[in-house]
Amino acid sequence: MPKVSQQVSAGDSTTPVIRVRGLVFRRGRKTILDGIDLDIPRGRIVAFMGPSGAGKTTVLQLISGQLRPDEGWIEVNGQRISDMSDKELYRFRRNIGVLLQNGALFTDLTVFENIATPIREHTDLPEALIRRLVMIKLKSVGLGGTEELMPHELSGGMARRVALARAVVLDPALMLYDEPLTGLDPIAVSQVRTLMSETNEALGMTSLIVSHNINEMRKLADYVYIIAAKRIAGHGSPEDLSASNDPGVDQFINGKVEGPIPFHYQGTDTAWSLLG
Ligand SMILES: Nc1ncnc2c1ncn2[C@@H]1O[C@H](COP(=O)(O)OP(=O)(O)OP(=O)(O)O)[C@@H](O)[C@H]1O
Repeated sequence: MPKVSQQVSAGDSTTPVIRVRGLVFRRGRKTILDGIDLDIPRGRIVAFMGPSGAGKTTVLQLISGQLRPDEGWIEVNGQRISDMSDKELYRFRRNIGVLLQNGALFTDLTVFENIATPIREHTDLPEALIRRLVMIKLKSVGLGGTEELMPHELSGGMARRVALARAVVLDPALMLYDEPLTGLDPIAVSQVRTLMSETNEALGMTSLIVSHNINEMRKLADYVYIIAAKRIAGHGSPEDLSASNDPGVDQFINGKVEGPIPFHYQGTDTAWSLLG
């Protein structure tokens, strides 16, 4: 595997909050991930990039315990999530915030009720406290005063910010984003990206982001893993990856059609051998 930087390895400075070793995941007879190792230190913003269908979302689903590995193991905060019972997993997931591409707000609930839903689901807090928590989070995403609006009354960028407030309302230790900037206009992209960064810092979270947006990840991510052909094709800081001579990394970072990373997923094995 071409490791791009020895200097800013995601495992250097602190004990990793997420450790993954030898992760293999199959769907039926198709191998989706074939030997993934990760070390992600607490507090970082780490992006997973790579071609469509390469398995980026699958990695997030495995780390959050929605899927179970066929081989290898995953540790989050020293806990082996691959060995947890369903009950333990449910408790574990309370500490994970998730923001998906479409934000997926409940269309028949107000902004307030959308953000309050995870609190009601996971706690027995009194109504007055729920109200306070929701208003604090709504304000933190710059949308104080919108609590009685319905989702259809929000712009795309506002809806994404409400979804972010909902995702972090229980102060998760780990935040997972799947294409959080897709479909937004440039101003909303910038607002949501800034909020993601500020929230990570303010709540002391670790954030994992699946994204195709290389320019935004250069601004946001501390570290990038490129997943291609079922494995990690390269990793490093955005700067190191941009300067890399590795053909697979160069192809992806600079959006070249020709190169060792296959355009068609099915051709992966041959292409991977070219990546070394
Ligand atoms: N529920 C599912 N059932 C069967 N196959 C699936 C399912 N979800 C994903 N896959 C397959 O697993 C592989 C990896 O999918 P995944 O969504 O992780 O890729 P990705 O890198 O996130 O892609 P994209 O960038 O297009 O979102 C793909 O070949 C996909 O077709």
